[in-house]
Amino acid sequence: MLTLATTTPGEPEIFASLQGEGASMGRPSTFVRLSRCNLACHWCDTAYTWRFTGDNRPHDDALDFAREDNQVKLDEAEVARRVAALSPDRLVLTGGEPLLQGAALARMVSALKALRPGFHVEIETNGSVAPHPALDPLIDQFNVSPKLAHSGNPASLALVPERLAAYAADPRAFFKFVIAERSDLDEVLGLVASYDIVPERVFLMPEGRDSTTLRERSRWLGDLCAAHGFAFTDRLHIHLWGDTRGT
Ligand SMILES: C[S@@+](CC[C@H](N)C(=O)[O-])C[C@H]1O[C@@H](n2cnc3c(N)ncnc32)[C@H](O)[C@@H]1O
Ligand SMILES: Nc1nc2[nH]cc(C(=O)O)c2c(=O)[nH]1
Ligand code: SF4
Ligand SMILES: [Mg+2]
Repeated sequence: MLTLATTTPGEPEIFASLQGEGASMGRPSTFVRLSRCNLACHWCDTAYTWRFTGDNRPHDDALDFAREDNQVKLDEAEVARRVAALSPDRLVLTGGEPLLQGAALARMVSALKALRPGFHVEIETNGSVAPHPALDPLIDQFNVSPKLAHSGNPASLALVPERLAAYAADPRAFFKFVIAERSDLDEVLGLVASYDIVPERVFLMPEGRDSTTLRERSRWLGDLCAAHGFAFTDRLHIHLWGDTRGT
């Protein structure tokens, strides 16, 4: 059984869209959003997957449901059927932290690949949780987003050395750092050096949940990317559809 986030009460957050971030930005993809997280980022845009008190989304009060309504359990085979029924041939597993449900995800992805062979599967992860051994070989791309100090998480929870080292050595992994201020770059440079991360696999992404903030931060972030040989990624879905569930 998988526990998914919801778009409206009882409706699992499974939707077709465009990948809005990172190396696959712009590609038609189906998203499956899992419930729960092991971290608690101050600026998390999907806190409804893990913070059930409804106190941190002033612009989205109407969607801050009671705890039971913010998650729904679905059988792995049913999730696979729903994904296979949508047109994209790419899947993005996200959350919350999807790797917390690794064993069930492995069953779901196996069922999906049996229904539609050749599906490309990406996973959005905060990089602090090891992929379940049955899931790992089924994943084509890891979008790893280690959390810097401004996320508000203790570094001891957010930055797990053996995990970061494993991703740094895995050619399937891209790193995507959320940047709010210019000085955040120092932490990125420290991690890239400590773990020997290939700069071409590093994306810097502005923190922001609205187009105005993203555009403003993109101006200086683009310059930093160019200066340091990192890739820049925007948040395409925010520009196209705003900070809305199911997009
Ligand atoms: C909601 S997270 C889910 C996957 C996983 N928990 C993680 O953090 O990577 C998906 C992506 O959105 C990013 N994100 C969340 N809130 C954001 C914000 N306010 N601004 C920019 N990126 C944000 C995360 O860093 C991550 O790259
Ligand atoms: N369109 C779109 N692209 C995304 N890329 C990563 C997302 C996420 O929330 O993990 C996301 C999302 O929520 N929507
Ligand atoms: S790790 Fe991801 S889902 Fe969890 S709080 Fe941070 S951004 Fe949100
Ligand atoms: Mg998102």
